[in-house]
Amino acid sequence: MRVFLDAAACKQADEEAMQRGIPSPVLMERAAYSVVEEIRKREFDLSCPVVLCGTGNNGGDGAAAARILSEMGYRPRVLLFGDPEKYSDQMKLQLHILSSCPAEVIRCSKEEDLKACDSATVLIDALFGIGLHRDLTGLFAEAVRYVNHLDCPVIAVDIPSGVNTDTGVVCGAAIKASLTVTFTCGKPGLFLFPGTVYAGEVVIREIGIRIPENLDRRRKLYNVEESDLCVLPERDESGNKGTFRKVLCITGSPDICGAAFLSAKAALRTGVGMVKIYTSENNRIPLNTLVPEALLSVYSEKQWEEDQLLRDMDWADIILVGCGLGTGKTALKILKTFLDHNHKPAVMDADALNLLAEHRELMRQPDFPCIITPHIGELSRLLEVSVQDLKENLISIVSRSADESGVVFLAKDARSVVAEPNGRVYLTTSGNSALATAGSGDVLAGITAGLLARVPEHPLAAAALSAFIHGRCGTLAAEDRSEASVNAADLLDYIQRFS
Ligand SMILES: NC(=O)C1=CN([C@@H]2O[C@H](COP(=O)(O)OP(=O)(O)OC[C@H]3O[C@@H](n4cnc5c(N)ncnc54)[C@H](O)[C@@H]3O)[C@@H](O)[C@H]2O)[C@@H](O)CC1
Ligand SMILES: Nc1ncnc2c1ncn2[C@@H]1O[C@H](COP(=O)(O)OP(=O)(O)O)[C@@H](O)[C@H]1O
Ligand SMILES: [K+]
Repeated sequence: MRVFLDAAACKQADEEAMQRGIPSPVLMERAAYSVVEEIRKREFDLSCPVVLCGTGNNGGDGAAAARILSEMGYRPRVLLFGDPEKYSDQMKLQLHILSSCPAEVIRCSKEEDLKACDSATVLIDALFGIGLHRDLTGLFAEAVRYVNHLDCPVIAVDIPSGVNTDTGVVCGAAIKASLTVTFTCGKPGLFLFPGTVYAGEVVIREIGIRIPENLDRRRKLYNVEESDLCVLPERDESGNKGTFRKVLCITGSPDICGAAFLSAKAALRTGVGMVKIYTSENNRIPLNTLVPEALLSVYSEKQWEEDQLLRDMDWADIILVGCGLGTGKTALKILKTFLDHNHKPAVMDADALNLLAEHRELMRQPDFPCIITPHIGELSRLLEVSVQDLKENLISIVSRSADESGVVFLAKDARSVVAEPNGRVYLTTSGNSALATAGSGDVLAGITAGLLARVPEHPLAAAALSAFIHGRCGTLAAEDRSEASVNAADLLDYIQRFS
């Protein structure tokens, strides 16, 4: 499991390292050295390295990197930005040391000075790091735009200047780096869109700073790696289909069949022993053909009976509700019955969430372990928060909503966020645009239900691992086809790699 820290947590980690007795210049030396090492590893043309330095400690890292380069025999050019009165103590110290080295130092105060970048063969961006706290304006913004038009590798120190460390939002303008060398651990802004596009390749370098133990839990994000799948219990060799649990999929509607197919098949591929699909009678024939492994329980719109659904719910160990359910009268009756009577671990997706958003009187803290899997549009309706607000503040909004609602959120986007009430928050970085295709969310819902069947007492693990697996399926499918041509049903063939 990797962890990402937000800006406040990084600051806390830096301070704790200094309290442990590692002086700031030592940390800075290691940071700067690791940047130079990563640059040299890639064999960039170092005949004219240009370093852009801001006023804070990120600028200090840049100045130290320039000094290390000059000690190695290169001839760096250092461009200083901002008011010298505002230099941090470490920046002042680094500039003082640099003054005795053969490096060209230019103070930039006007647009014309930016021409000094023209001959750069490599550019090091040390304008702002995690201390950025407002939009870039004036010469800073000009410099960023200028640099983004140059044709040389750009290496960002810690984070591309202008990218918000916590949200990935571009603050006015941001450096487009080919490589970001970041310290201690990843920062959410390096992986969230659009920041991730500006960061290029991200390399995390250890510089002697530890991750604090007593961090506010919202400041630390977890990131699933393949090795984390080991938390799933081994399959019992002597088990029968009952051992591997029964999932009831309350999915599909008179007009929608595919969502019921995709989610049921995904649950089966994830290792569920038995799947029953509760759906409209219109879907009987196609589902019998598409998923012959699944049991079917069909209802008629005209003569809907609550008892049948209650019996099916009683049969199940885990319930998935919502994929293609529709939002009509029967769907509403079905959802009400589910909410009034369910005590089993459950996954609520798509139309179950759309119905909840329309009928807010149904919203209450569930008394069963519950995962909800909204995409940004569904989340916007559910929380009554604008899509833009969600895009820019997904982590904080989702973790707060999980606390307030008592359910595990799997908020789906190009980067998905998983949060449990008063607990951990995960940021998913697996996956690609191959997943941006109709029905892909139904596959995810089926995987989530399938994993919940394996760890019913750990809905957070089921949600975080399913987002990871779904993302990996997207990546693997795109390798065999292309990101553009992957269809949701193709994803089903890759689940087996993780089951
Ligand atoms: N011991 C430490 O503290 C370490 C710090 N390190 C480096 O230090 C960085 C953090 O340093 P700082 O906290 O000094 O922060 P930064 O260097 O990121 O920037 C802070 C400075 O920029 C100004 N500023 C912020 N936004 C601005 C804007 N939009 N326009 C103009 N000025 C703006 C602030 O007023 C402040 O002077 C890290 O990202 C990392 O690169 C590393 O050397 C590792 C060790
Ligand atoms: N660009 C992307 N990169 C990575 N994952 C993506 C991207 N676009 C969509 N996804 C993922 O694909 C899934 C789409 O789900 P959803 O919108 O519910 O689809 P549908 O409703 O059509 O089934 C989500 O899990 C989402 O995180
Ligand atoms: K930077």
